[in-house]
Amino acid sequence: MLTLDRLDKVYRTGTFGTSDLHAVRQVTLDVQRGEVVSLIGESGSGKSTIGKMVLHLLDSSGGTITFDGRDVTHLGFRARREYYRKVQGVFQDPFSSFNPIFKVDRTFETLRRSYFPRVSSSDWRGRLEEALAAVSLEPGDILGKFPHQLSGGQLQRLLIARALLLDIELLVADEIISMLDASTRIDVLNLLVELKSRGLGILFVTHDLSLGNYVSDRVVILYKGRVVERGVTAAVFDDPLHPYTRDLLASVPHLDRTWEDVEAEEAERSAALAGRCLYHEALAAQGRALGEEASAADGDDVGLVEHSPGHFVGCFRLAAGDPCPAGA
Ligand SMILES: Nc1ncnc2c1ncn2[C@@H]1O[C@H](COP(=O)(O)OP(=O)(O)OP(=O)(O)O)[C@@H](O)[C@H]1O
Repeated sequence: MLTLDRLDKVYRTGTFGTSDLHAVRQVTLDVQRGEVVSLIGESGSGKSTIGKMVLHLLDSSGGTITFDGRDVTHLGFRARREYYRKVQGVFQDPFSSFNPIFKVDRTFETLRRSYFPRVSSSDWRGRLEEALAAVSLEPGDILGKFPHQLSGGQLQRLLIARALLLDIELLVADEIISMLDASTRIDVLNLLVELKSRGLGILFVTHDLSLGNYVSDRVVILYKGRVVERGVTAAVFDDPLHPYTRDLLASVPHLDRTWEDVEAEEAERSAALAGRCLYHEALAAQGRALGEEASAADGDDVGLVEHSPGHFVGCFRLAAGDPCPAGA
């Protein structure tokens, strides 16, 4: 459904826009119907930039975005409007998505005027109630209220309901859980799982590995704008190949283990891998040398190699922008 092929983003920075910041490098990934794909990485790894390019809130600097088989990398005003019928985003801070001086109903009215001007009031009311029910909200509890009279979780659900009214196929959910309290978090996560089971594709942007593990079918690990590992969630979480993925996983607190236990386990794992490069081993196993890694022609990510079926890994040094001595 959604395919990003070697997507790039360079920001112009500096006082006079004289420097370049290469925020996203050659990112290739796809999201299918009824699937949650998590984009995971630390702050500044380029996750939101990717989400914004998919939502056309930012122009890409290179590569292509394909949706339902159509190249949507560059869209004019009309085409963009149509695109938004199918693709919508929900962001971290639900409060900033509402104008505090208007009741939340206005969000839905604006949507109706823009996209459904011919739908009668009673029909619209029916559709609205259906969308609210889909996100487990009671119209009576929500409509007629100002944003400050509702909780963050309720506002986040409202934004998802708004997206559902458009009958979307893809939702970009950018850190939508991070500002919610623990009990609301799980409700919103379960809502995403429910929407997925109805066929919605979700690109779930998060820095939180446990959230990614909970909701996603596949994960994409980003480091400094590059994909360093991707695959089916269980494969990546049970057998992380890239040192960065391993560091990320080791940094998650475990209820049943102390930090010392985790550290000892990781030290053992690192010792077993010392002097080895899984990336180059996987390349060699395929009879390929550095420089012959996955290419677009293989349908794989540039710079990644398939270590086991569906589980891709990149070179750590390459991701950091350094030459890899193992390949020299
Ligand atoms: N408008 C912008 N102009 C210049 N640089 C930007 C802009 N937006 C983001 N960046 C830079 O691009 C890089 C990637 O930022 P991005 O927000 O995509 O990362 P992120 O992984 O989503 O981080 P976070 O989780 O903190 O939101 C960062 O170095 C950031 O400083």
